[in-house]
Amino acid sequence: MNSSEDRALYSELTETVGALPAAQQPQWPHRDAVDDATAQLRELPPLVFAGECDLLTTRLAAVARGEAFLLQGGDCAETFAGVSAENVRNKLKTLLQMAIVLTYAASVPVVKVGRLAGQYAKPRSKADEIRDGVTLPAFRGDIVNEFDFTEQARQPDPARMVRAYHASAATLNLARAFVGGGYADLHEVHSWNTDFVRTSPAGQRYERLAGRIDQALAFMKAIEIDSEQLRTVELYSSHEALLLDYEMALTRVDSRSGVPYDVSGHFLWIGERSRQLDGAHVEFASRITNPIGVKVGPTTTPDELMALADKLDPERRPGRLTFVTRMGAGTIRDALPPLIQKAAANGLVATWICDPMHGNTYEAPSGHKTRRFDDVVDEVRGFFEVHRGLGTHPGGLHVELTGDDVTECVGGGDPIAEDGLGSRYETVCDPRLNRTQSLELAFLVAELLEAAR
Ligand SMILES: O=C[C@H](O)[C@H](O)COP(=O)(O)O
Ligand SMILES: C=C(OP(=O)(O)O)C(=O)O
Repeated sequence: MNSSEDRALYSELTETVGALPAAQQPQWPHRDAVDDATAQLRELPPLVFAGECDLLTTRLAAVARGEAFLLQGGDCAETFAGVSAENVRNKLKTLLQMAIVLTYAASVPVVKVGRLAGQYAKPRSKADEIRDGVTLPAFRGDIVNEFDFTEQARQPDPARMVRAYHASAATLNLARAFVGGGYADLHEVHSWNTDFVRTSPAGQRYERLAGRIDQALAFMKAIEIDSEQLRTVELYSSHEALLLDYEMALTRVDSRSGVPYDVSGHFLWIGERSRQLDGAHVEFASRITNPIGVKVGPTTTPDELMALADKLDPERRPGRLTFVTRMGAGTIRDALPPLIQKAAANGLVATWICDPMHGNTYEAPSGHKTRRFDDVVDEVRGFFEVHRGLGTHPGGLHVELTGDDVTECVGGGDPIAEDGLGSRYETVCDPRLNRTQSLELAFLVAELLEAAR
């Protein structure tokens, strides 16, 4: 039974947030089924603890001050079928490899946040999908409907929200077990570099770096420093707070402080398509205490940015607000400076991180949605150039990636050609970097960070 505070909070949220226009919500067929699913969710335990969210806020404050770097990555859309040990391990491996490259090569602490354990809802450009003259509702993520192109599969089903909760719980449990049980131990640095990655140019470069870490660890052992901190890492979960029925049902009053947290994940972000100032998503995010991200696309005006900051972080709490810029490689050098300048002129210390994926999507002649690795790299370079020019801190990277050997983005050191995209194109929404491409990107960012120091 949830507490009277939680019941009062839920009523308040449904009355206030629920009364506002909410972009990108499914057309649920029956309200009763939604009420049934949300009633179940409201009885289920939190997936994360408020104290962990607060710790992440302090880590993000360090990022904003230029004392740490944020690495946020994972699937575009997690799937229920993808909740397996292999999948979670491979994604974790990718994040750990990238983080160690950034930490070692650029000597900067890395805050690790997975697009993991909750990334099940997707905003879409079009409400419907048409194939061979047949029109069906678009796939909006496993939390809403199924990917298969049949009428039954594409019907939104509120009971999937409860499945998404359990899938998130299983994923987070396993990720916590890996991290706490020794998988993330720095002494395992070679064992993360296995399978197809090891023989790639990035994998070989990584192997050399891992060799240097071995030497450093051997030296530390020789002088009898063997810190427990080397045996684990802090890993946080994040997803887009898109499906409000789900997020509101998982918002609870923290018994210690009496304030509300969305306990579906540590870090929640508002997407480019749902960040309307007078909309339900911004209102919802303004009422929770978690650290919050907002996607910022090329059409964002400086005034809009400040209005978002005033609404989402009126107290200017360090680490509370992260701007995730996603401008496009050709646009970032022009579109980002006025936003940073406006924030600086108003004394706003925010965390700025770069999503080099969502502004660079195009359709290949084969019909696959893809991204050029070179565009991804160029947007990241532009992000660093802009911050260097303005004397601000390029705080982090937000990427769609997988631990698997997929062929979804073109280019990279082991190049994938447009006509090879079909061989292992496995995403159910947007194209992700594979592990080799992710590692390559990490080396590039490490060089940029080093140069920026
Ligand atoms: O991941 C982001 C969005 O869901 C995605 O870019 C929208 O894709 P669409 O244009 O195919 O709907
Ligand atoms: C939908 C996403 O991005 P954006 O809102 O920036 O388009 C996403 O990150 O999954």
